[in-house]
Amino acid sequence: MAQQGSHGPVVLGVDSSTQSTKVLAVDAGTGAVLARGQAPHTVSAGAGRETDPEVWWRALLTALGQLGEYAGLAQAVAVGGQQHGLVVLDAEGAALRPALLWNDVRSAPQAAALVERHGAQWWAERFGSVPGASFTVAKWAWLREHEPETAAAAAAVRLPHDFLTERLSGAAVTDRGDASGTGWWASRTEAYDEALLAEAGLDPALLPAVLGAGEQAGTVRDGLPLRAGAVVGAGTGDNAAAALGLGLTPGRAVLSLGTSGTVYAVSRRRPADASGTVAGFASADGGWLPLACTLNCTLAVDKVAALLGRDREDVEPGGSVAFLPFLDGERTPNLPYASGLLTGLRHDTTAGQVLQGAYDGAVYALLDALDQVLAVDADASGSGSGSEEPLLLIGGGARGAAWLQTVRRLSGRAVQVPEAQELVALGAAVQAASLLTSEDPTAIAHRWATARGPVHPPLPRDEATLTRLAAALPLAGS
Ligand SMILES: Nc1ncnc2c1ncn2[C@@H]1O[C@H](COP(=O)(O)OP(=O)(O)O)[C@@H](O)[C@H]1O
Ligand SMILES: O=C(CO)[C@@H](O)[C@H](O)COP(=O)(O)O
Repeated sequence: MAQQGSHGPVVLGVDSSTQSTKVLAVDAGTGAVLARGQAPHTVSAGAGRETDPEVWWRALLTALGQLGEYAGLAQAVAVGGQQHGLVVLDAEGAALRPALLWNDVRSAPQAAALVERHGAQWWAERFGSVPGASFTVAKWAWLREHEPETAAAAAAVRLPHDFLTERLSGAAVTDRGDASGTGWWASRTEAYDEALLAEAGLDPALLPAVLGAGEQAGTVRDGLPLRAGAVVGAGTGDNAAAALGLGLTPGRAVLSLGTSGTVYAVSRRRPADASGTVAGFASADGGWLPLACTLNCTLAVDKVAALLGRDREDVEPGGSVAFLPFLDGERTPNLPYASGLLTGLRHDTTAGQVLQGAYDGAVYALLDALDQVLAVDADASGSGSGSEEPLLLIGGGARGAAWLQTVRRLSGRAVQVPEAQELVALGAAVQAASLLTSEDPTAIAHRWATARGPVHPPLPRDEATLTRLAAALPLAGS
């Protein structure tokens, strides 16, 4: 719905994440959001997590349809999308099967085999990350093993955001940010690793070209509800897009609460964590994005609230439970076969305390990884880890009081909640604006004041809860 007139050129930012597509029409001069659209996705339940890429495309068209005149006015557009995943297409660009998503843990055995073959250190030094079940390389191995006919028929292999960028522009391209989540783009050389691809049985000709920061994918093709010829950016992964949208600088960490929980910062130094906790992604502005990700965040807590018959804000303090809500298996820590674990129940435990326990367990591993994420750049600069900077809290969960209080209580840090709600879409809009004006994306984000929002002061860290969770963790994978 349109909100006000524009003063600068209009740009569009798209966030095609796990649960929905969101689109913002933004005034490139001021950063004012002129209109927004949103349409839901469907994700399969049961053993795997899949979405038909046509669902993303239809959701994008629906969301664009909600922008009124701004869809046709926009001079540039870029797409931020859920990371990893595997999209296999035929020669006409139609999906051969539903996309395998980042939170589908069926590819855990293939990931383990890849790590076993080369060793975690080899992966970290060469690719910046030790691949888990989320990484595209593991999903491709799963597909070859379980559906060899589909793998053999693939004429193109894409990531979710590439699929949409190609539908908009006709260009078979990706960007280094999202490419770094495949497991076949070597962060050491900033190129596809031909030897690894040969080993994986994947023809490099099936992959999109990797664009550098500031490169344009192409222009909007004819026949879409957008201005034909408008600039299309390279796009990027959703976390890299949010970093761009916040104008993130080293030493500042972000905690994102969505389907996934993520904690990340930008770094001038290339990450290479052989423990596998920190993924060594590339950022969308030419730097790096050390990041830790969990599979169980807002959806897991909402599920627990539903099971308890409580509103998601109906939490109560106290009690003695430790709850690890690993309903989908878990990625951080790497326990793909785990399920939820609840310990410490007593006669006087209340439902509100159990729900609070689910929040605590969902945030625990992310906060545990925070120092490791910040240390990547601190090592490079020789400066401190930036722990004095308030933690930026974003994603759908950042709108919830219980999430905010949980993060404050378990981190012991000041927490800033940006007023802007759609940082991924805003980041994509920043990329689009930067292509139009040739201005540095960080400068645009700072001019738009995207991180502006209240800073909540630190609370004393709840060490008792952290200790209970640490004690419960070894039981979760057994
Ligand atoms: N007001 C709110 N309070 C707490 N949580 C919320 C609120 N609004 C939305 N959410 C949570 O946000 C989640 C969606 O977040 P989002 O970042 O859009 O997800 P994704 O990017 O993975 O699609 C939902 O699962 C829901 O639990
Ligand atoms: O896999 C990762 C990060 O490595 C996830 O963060 C996905 O990118 C999905 O993001 P959301 O849909 O939860 O925003």
